[in-house]
Amino acid sequence: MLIIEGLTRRFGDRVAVDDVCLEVPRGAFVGIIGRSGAGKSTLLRLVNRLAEPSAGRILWDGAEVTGLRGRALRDWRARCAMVFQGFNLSGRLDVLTNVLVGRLNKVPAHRSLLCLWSDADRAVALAALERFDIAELAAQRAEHLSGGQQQRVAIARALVQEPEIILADEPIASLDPRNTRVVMEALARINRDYGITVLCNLHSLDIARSYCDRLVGLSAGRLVFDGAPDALDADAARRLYGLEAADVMDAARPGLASPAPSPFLAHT
Ligand SMILES: Nc1ncnc2c1ncn2[C@@H]1O[C@H](COP(=O)(O)OP(=O)(O)OP(=O)(O)O)[C@@H](O)[C@H]1O
Repeated sequence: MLIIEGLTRRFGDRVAVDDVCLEVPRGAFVGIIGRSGAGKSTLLRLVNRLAEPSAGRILWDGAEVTGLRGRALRDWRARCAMVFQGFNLSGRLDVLTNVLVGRLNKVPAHRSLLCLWSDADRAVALAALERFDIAELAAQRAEHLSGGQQQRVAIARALVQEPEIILADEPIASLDPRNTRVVMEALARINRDYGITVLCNLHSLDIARSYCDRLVGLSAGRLVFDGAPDALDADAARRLYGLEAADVMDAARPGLASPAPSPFLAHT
């Protein structure tokens, strides 16, 4: 269980995340939604400890992760994988090596520095690529892949980390509709098949409603919605999106009467 208590992050006078409280049980697939600048990325970065809170606490399974240092912080980051909008792959390295980077915390430093990956590690990385139908790309340089393929490599890298939670920060922001579905399906499969908790920042309300079993809405850093996708009515959308609410709800309207089946819910 992830517990966030009174989490606040200020940048000078600006409050990016404002007294957010949240409880996320293991195995949930939570969409974080809200306008640009609402604080979604900062919230995920605080959980991973890429950003330090100005106030508040984060607990995972009862243990406080705010305040972890050194080895303990590295261990937490290994258990808490991030997937980024820009993929964060090493373009000049081949796909398999990029995935193996996710195993860094599992092997002694001297072996990883010398790229002495064991056959077992290679098998794990290849299996992860197979899982997302991109094993045939293993020997290609990452920079030669399409955006959708690169994001699947990044998700495979996160998976071989064997994390307990995946924080995906706008993972589909630069993808076309087909690749958007492929990448969201990949996250849904990780969630469903391994019970890994997923927190996913999303701009698209339609996508959030289709794939997430719970939505958390931020506005100016404050939590203004927390509930099932179906509970996000016009009033809640106005609190979240202000004047843009009509556009957002129009886009989502076909899904309002009968939401697209959640791949997570469909398999539980
Ligand atoms: N390092 C920083 N220094 C100063 N201000 C920051 C920093 N990071 C974020 N902010 C500010 O904090 C607020 C929240 O930013 P954040 O990136 O978390 O929002 P977001 O909801 O993820 O936006 P987007 O959807 O556009 O990515 C914004 O006003 C942003 O300008």
